Amino acid sequence: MGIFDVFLNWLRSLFFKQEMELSLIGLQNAGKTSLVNVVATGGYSEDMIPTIGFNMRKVTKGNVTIKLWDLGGQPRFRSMWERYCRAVSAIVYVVDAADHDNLSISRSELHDLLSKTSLNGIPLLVLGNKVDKPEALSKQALTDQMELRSITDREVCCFMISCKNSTNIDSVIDWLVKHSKSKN
Ligand SMILES: Nc1nc2c(ncn2[C@@H]2O[C@H](COP(=O)(O)OP(=O)(O)OP(=O)(O)O)[C@@H](O)[C@H]2O)c(=O)[nH]1
Ligand SMILES: [Mg+2]
Repeated sequence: MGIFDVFLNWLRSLFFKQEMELSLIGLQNAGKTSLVNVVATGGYSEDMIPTIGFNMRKVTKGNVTIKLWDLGGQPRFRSMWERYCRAVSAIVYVVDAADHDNLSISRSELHDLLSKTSLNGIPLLVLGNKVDKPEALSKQALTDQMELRSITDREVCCFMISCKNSTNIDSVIDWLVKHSKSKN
């Protein structure tokens, strides 16, 4: 390989290979592990085992390698959320948009997490999952109930998705790929 080719490869790697790291947060049963599966393989299952502690998965989309920290949402795991969010390019917060009873807990856990100074400025993607269910909230209602407009110290985006029907998963991947660039 000539020197020019080496230079060209180096240049390519600078522009085309992107890496990002992100954390998936949200209450138990929100659909975080289901989302990882849908993004990674397109597979969906009703039969899910709750995540104990955390799982790490690497997914490649085009030129972007995404390192995903899929955290357990049960109360006993929530104290470690902050630790796994410190070094990430974005926080993805998954909400079960059809679970009206747990919405206020989900809101307070989100706002508690964002109050940590170590997480200042990290972009936030809120996903209202399970829109295939008839009782799921609209985007407007979810935005209101999660008080997303009160978050002004960072970029915030919200999509309504269904892991079950693969609704809006493309928009999620697009958003993630766009935000991988900010890290390099
Ligand atoms: N109807 C419907 N059910 C879903 C959807 N996404 C996930 N589920 C179901 O919700 C349940 C919980 O999904 P998980 O992905 O395990 O939830 P989790 O957020 O990883 O839960 P923890 O690991 O305990 O924090 C499973 O029975 C899934 O099949 C969806 O889009 N629609
Ligand atoms: Mg899980």
